[in-house]
Amino acid sequence: MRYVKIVDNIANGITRDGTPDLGDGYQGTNNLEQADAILVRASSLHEMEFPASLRCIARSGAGFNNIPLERCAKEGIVVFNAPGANSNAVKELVVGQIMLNSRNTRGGEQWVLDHAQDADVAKGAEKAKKAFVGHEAIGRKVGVVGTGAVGSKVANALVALGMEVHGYDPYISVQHAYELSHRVIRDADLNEMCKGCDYLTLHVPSKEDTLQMIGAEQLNLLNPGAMLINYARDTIVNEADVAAALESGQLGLYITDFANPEVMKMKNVIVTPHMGACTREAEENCAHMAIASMKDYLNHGIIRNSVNYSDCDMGPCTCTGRVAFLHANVPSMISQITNELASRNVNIARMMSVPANEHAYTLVDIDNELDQETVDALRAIPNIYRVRIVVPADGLDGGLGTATN
Ligand SMILES: NC(=O)c1ccc[n+]([C@@H]2O[C@H](COP(=O)([O-])OP(=O)(O)OC[C@H]3O[C@@H](n4cnc5c(N)ncnc54)[C@H](O)[C@@H]3O)[C@@H](O)[C@H]2O)c1
Ligand SMILES: O=C(O)[C@H](O)COP(=O)(O)O
Repeated sequence: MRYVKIVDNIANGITRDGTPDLGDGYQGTNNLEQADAILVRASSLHEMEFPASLRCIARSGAGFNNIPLERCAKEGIVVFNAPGANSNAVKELVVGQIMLNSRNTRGGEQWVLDHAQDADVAKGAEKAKKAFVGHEAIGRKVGVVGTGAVGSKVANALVALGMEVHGYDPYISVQHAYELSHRVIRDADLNEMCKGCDYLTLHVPSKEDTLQMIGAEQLNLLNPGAMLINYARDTIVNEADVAAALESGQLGLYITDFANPEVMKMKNVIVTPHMGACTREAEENCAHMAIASMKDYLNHGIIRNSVNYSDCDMGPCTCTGRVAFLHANVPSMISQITNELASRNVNIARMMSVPANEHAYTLVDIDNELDQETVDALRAIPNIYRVRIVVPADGLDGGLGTATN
């Protein structure tokens, strides 16, 4: 049996308590010390001490700024996310917000609520509607910052609605470049794109180079009264600059999914409670994808959708054994591993080694069974974070397979 510590309500939409079905051979646990994996949604794991038993963390969602990726990598813990699994949910909400708030439907609804008891509300409404004249989005310029899973869908939808859509994403993947409509104008410079935008919508991850990437400089390039939409993360904008731009009228409206005390003090702000991915479909997609990546890794040593190691997929093992090495990306690691195996007459049938910046993952299929002495010798190689005996399946035998290094 493998144990999974489920940290959040992962999928409220599909089960009553938010606990997804983990399938045969897996069981939820409250005891972190025995967990092979953690399944998490938005809770921060930055302060959590991870037990030696922990082999992976699966984030049921796109963003991963709640997980200490580098610390995990060095502790031999692979972190997965669920790329794209909630992107349609965010797209639908963002497009809806842009359209409805170009028409100030909120102000109109509030007027009706305020006059709900008036007998002549119908007549009054005909007069009042003059105060709620909006504008159409068609033909207006929108800048999309980050054209990955969410941003590309938002951009394509806004193109279909007749807007002039620009995208800024210097690191766009080949897949998302293919998915992006040819009618999206790709700008190489963020500030160039911001010039003359009536709308700016943010879809980048929170990381070092995106922290506060939208501030006074960018906001001042937008058309006066523009709308800023943030369904990415609050860290991406300079909130003091956003507040000032709202005060001056340079920004007409800030729509954000991230409530915090600073945002709540702003004028002309609409705040939703981090609900971009809150649809039954998105929760289910994310849970399935996160659980599938977690099980592929625990069962077969396959890495797919990791955010701290690179993909490594040799399919299920068809040899006598499979050993996974999580190690630093420094010279002579592979030769030390292969020499150690060769010196003990272990034949390597297949192997694959993939770097991920300062770390690397090496998967080796072998034709012999390993003895404890060999495993100990492999674990003693400097700069190895963890050696996993994937086949025979680790965590199941409690012997050679135990994950401690
Ligand atoms: N509000 C919500 O509920 C919700 C839901 C999903 C995602 N998100 C947030 O949105 C982010 C994006 O989600 P996604 O699924 O589209 O992720 P993604 O990885 O598919 O897309 C992110 C894109 O940003 C680009 N990018 C990275 N650094 C950049 C930079 N400095 N400048 C410009 N572009 C840059 C990448 O190349 C990539 O194409 C997530 O990381 C998460 O923080 C929020
Ligand atoms: O990064 C994400 O996927 C979104 O912000 C959604 O987060 P959630 O799973 O906590 O709703």
